[in-house]
Amino acid sequence: RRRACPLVSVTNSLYKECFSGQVSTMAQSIKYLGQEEAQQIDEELFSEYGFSVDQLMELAGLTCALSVAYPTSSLVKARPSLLVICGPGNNGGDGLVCARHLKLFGYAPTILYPKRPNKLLFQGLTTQCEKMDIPFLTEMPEAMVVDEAYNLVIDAIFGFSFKGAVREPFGSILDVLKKTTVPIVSIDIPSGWDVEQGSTDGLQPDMLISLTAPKKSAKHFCGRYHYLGGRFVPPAMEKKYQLNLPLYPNTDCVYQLQ
Ligand SMILES: NC(=O)C1=CN([C@@H]2O[C@H](COP(=O)(O)OP(=O)(O)OC[C@H]3O[C@@H](n4cnc5c(N)ncnc54)[C@H](O)[C@@H]3O)[C@@H](O)[C@H]2O)[C@@H](O)CC1
Ligand SMILES: [K+]
Repeated sequence: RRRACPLVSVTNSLYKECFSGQVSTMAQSIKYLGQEEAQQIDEELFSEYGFSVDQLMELAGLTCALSVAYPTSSLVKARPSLLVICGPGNNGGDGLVCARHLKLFGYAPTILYPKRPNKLLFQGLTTQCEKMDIPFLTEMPEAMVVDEAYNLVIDAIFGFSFKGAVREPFGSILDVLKKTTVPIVSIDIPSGWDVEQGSTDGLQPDMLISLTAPKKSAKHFCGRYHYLGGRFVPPAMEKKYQLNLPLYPNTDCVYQLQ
């Protein structure tokens, strides 16, 4: 049985106390995006609104780090070790940014990044992590080793562009993850899940961090913590797509949906 995420207990209860009414009313009206709509919004943010990929990736990755970064004293292992697994697209880029911020927050992330795109953006993000002395694994450890070595795993393998049967090496990596018992934190979508339909035999993360707006598959998420991040959506875009995003408290960049 998967253990509960050890990082979030303190802040979670605070959030619940402060915003419980707001969460339940706002959460009902939030739009859950289909795959095409998520990709369309993504494209429009770049083409019409003038954002760059690295800009939004930085904000997305920071959101993810904020979602998991709670007092290190609540970690179950003495060393605040985390395993961040990065995939070949922008979801993987979010993972690299997240790892860098977590290191700055005092955690000890290790990265597995088996398929690296030949693009300056990802090479830069990789260099930044290397220069911060974040170790990179050369292969996926066995499930037992993961459980022994890390407090939790951050799943930044696939996001909203995932389609079809999982190709290697990610099939084997996901098979190992299904056998681990440490909590899994999934960025945007639990990897391997159909973006709209979810999955009955896939990963069961303890925490899901939806970026911009939840995707349809998030309705099937049954872990304990669901956060919304990516507080960068211009109001005109929110209106056009009728996203009905909740009001983030004050200057917070993370909103707890569940
Ligand atoms: N608009 C937004 O909301 C933002 C999205 N960002 C992130 O970008 C993600 C989407 O990024 P991308 O469009 O690059 O796509 P993904 O990161 O979801 O994945 C695309 C990559 O996965 C591979 N792939 C797809 N299906 C596969 C399969 N069955 N087996 C093996 N490999 C497969 C593709 O070849 C491609 O290399 C989002 O989920 C989010 O994490 C953020 O970086 C920035 C802001
Ligand atoms: K993911």
